[in-house]
Amino acid sequence: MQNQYVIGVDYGTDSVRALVVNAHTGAAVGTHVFEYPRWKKGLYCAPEISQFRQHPLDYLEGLEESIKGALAGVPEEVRQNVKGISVDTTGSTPVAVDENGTPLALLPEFSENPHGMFILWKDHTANAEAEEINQLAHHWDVDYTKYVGGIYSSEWYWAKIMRTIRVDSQVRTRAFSWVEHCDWISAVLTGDTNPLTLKRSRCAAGHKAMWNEEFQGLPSEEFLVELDPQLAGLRQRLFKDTYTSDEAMGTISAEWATKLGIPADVVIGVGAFDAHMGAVGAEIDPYTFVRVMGTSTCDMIIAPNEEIGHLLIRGICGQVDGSIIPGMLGMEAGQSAFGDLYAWFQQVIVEPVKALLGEEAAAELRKKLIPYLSEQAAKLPVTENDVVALDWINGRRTPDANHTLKATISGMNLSTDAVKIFKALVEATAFGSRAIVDRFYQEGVAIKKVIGIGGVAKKSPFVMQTLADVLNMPIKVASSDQACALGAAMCASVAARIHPDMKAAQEAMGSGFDAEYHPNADKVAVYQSLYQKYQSLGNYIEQYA
Ligand SMILES: Nc1ncnc2c1ncn2[C@@H]1O[C@H](COP(=O)(O)OP(=O)(O)O)[C@@H](O)[C@H]1O
Ligand SMILES: O=C(CO)[C@@H](O)[C@@H](O)COP(=O)(O)O
Repeated sequence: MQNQYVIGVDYGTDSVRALVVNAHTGAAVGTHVFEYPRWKKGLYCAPEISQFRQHPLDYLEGLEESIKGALAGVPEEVRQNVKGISVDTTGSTPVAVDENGTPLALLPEFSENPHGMFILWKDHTANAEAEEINQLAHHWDVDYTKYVGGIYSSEWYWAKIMRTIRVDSQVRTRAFSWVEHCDWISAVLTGDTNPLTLKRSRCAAGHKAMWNEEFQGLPSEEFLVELDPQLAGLRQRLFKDTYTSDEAMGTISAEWATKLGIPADVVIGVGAFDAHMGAVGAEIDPYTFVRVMGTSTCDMIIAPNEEIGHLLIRGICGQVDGSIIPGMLGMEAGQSAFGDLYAWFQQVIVEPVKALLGEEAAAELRKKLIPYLSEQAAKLPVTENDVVALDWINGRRTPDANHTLKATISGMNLSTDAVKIFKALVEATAFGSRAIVDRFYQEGVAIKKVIGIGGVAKKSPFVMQTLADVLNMPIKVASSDQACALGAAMCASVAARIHPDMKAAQEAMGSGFDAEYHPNADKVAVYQSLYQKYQSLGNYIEQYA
């Protein structure tokens, strides 16, 4: 049987892509990307208060268009042999739903209300609520933050729920339950979005909702009511069990099978976060550090439970049994802004050009600017007196989440130009990465290999070389342009029982690596000294912020 196909659907921050893959060879036979139209217009967002919302219609239109587009050019034989679909999404990206599991923004009365929409991972409006969760958890009988690095983040589920029900009484009254994007969209494909029965992702629940077997599920009702009395009763309308992404959520609904033109028995896998399925796609194995490098970074490691499970790793985004590969401890860390820091600097330069010279000139500049700055920055020597910056333009995700922190650029004089600033920003993102690697080492998790995937890993040799120099470690880049979607396809192949487990799927479908960056011995020592400056600057800013 060499003619079975699976589809991986990967919802990123700006767009969703679908990838049709031969489940036996990993060969991609069709792909299509769909950009979220409402998001692209900036609707429902308020960056000045860190509010980032996405309308469920962007996701539904994206589901149909991306899969249809990916299947558009494939032979009928492929279409008829699609066996499974799995979906990954960003997260924590939850939404308030009614009794049927319908996001409130799909009901007429909430259609323009950002609080009835998905609250995107990078929305930091719930900083105060995250702090309240931390304060209470650290003084409760059981510290519910212990498996999420000891610090709850405003990027996560409970903080977002608390904030929303506080600021919007209509949403609070109408919200029956709350569902993560990866759970909802997978359930949509099965035609059954009942929030009481849909299979919730272990990955989302464990890393972002403080779910753990030790707690018999989510934090207790008493804890939640103490946090906010308005949370009373919600726990029992959420979930107790969670599922790993090798399992099936169900079978495709007749409506979606017809809409997509695929068989009625296609298996829909349990969903998970993009980075986690990306790590599967990048052929993660124990103690390999897989970095999904795009707008943000998500850093993934797996290790046998019996070797690492007894540790409580401080300051990361959690350690969850089976969140990446079933049976292994999955660990997550990351940076809230990586490519987004470069995108910010690009915007600083392009905006006045747009205002003065018009959109055409701005578009041309936007296309050329980062590649130009990278090319020029790569030619600069690295010295101990270089400009040093902090990468916290969107707060700090890890180590030790703190989304109130801000970025800084230091050490400029009249000779400092755009190229030197850009170099410092790239180095800042690499230093932020180094802080994460150091933390894993300090906490007893040794990293044996580094693999990069995602847009920046594929597009920027300059960033990757700088990272190798700063980490003083070689870094391989996965060949697939779509490692997250490929990982989702691998998960679909296991959920559809084509492969017995993730390892077998990785072996059959993995696409290998196409680049490797080795540290430049002459830069490693200077970077060590600049990294110390980065740390001192960070300590200073953190103290006086
Ligand atoms: N040539 C480049 N060098 C460095 N960064 C780049 C380059 N081109 C794009 N980027 C960055 O890549 C990021 C987007 O990454 P990508 O993986 O495509 O998206 P996402 O994170 O939404 O999945 C943006 O933040 C952008 O600044
Ligand atoms: O935080 C997570 C996963 O835990 C990601 O979904 C989030 O960083 C989004 O990443 P992308 O922007 O899609 O690269």
